[in-house]
Amino acid sequence: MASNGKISNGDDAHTPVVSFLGPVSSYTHQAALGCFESDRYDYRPEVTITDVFEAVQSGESALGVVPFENSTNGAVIFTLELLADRHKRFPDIHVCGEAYLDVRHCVLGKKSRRQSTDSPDMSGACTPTLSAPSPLKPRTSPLHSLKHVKRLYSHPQAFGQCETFLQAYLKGVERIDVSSTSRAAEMVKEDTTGTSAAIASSLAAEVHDVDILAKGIEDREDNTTRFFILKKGVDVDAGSGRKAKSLISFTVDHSTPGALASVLHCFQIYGLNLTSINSRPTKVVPFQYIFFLEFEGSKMHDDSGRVKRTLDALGDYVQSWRWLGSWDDKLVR
Ligand SMILES: O=C(O)C(=O)C[C@]1(C(=O)O)C=C[C@@H](O)C=C1
Repeated sequence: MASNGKISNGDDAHTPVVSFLGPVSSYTHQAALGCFESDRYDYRPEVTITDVFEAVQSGESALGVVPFENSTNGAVIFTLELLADRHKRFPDIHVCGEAYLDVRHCVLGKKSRRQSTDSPDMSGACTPTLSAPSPLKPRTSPLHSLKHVKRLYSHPQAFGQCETFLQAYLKGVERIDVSSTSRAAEMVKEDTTGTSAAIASSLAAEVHDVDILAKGIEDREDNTTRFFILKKGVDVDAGSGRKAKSLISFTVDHSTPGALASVLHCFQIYGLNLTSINSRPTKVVPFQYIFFLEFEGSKMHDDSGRVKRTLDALGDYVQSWRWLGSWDDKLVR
C-alpha cells in the first residue's frame, strides 16, 4: 500500500493489468482509478462483468474491479451470480479490496435542434394516479428539453437509482439495458437521429463528447456504489488494517427448520458483526438459495481466533460453503 492509500504493485519488472467493467469512463473505471497508482498499472476495459472475472481467473489480469452494491438500489446481481460460481469457473477468485464511489447521474444526449421552441419542462409535476396518489418530486429539473428523447440507454442499476426523475420527465420513454453507463453514452454518440439519451456520468459526457441534458438525477443525494477488487489466489496482506470484512457463500438444507438461523447464530456466538446478507437461486432446486454473508473480521489477520472458530463451526450447519475473501473495510462512517 502506498502512502496515498492507493495500491502500488511493488514491482516494476512488468506492468500488471487491472481489468474493469468498461468502456472507459464507466463508474467502475472511476472507482478503479481511485484505487491504484495509475502509472504502475495497465487499465483494461472489459465489455461485461463476466469478462472481468475471466481475465482475473485466467491470470491475464492481476486484478479486477466490479460493482457489488448500490446504496439506493441494492445488490448488483450480475456480480452475485458470478460469485455464486455454480459451475466452478472461478475457483481461485477472491475479493481482496473494496472501494466506494459517490454516483452522480446525468442524462446525456444531443440538444434538441428545436431548442429555442422546445423549452425544458421544469415543473417536475407527476400526474397523481390511484396507485401513486402523491408522486415524489425529483431533486432536480432538466437543463435542456428532453421532449425529443425517444429511447434511454443505461445499465439496469442506474435506472433503479433515478426512478423519481425518470417518472417525472421521461415517463413512457423506452428503456434499453446495456452493459454499462459509459457504453450507454457511446450508443448516444453513435445515434445519428439525436433522439437517444443515456444515464451516465459527466465524465462519460466529456469522453464521448455528448451534451449534458440534466445533472444530479439520482433519487438520493447520498447515492453511493461499492466496488470489489478481485484477485486470483489469496492476498495475505488484505484485511490487515484496523477494520476488515470477509465474505462467504453457503447453502443450507431448506427442509430443516432454523438451518439459516443456526448459521447466523455461529456469528453471534463468536461476536462477529454481520454487514450484509444476499441470496441468489441455487438453480438446482426452484426456490432454494445460495446465501452470501459478509461480516467484520479477517481470515488471515485473526489474532483473537474468532473468525477461525466461527468458520470451523459453520460446517455443522451448512451443506456447502466457500470463503470468498477478506479485505480492509473502506466505509467512512
Ligand atoms: O455502468 C457503469 O458505469 C458501472 O460501472 C456499473 C454500475 C453498477 O453496476 O452498479 C456502477 C455504478 C452505478 O451504480 C451504476 C452502474
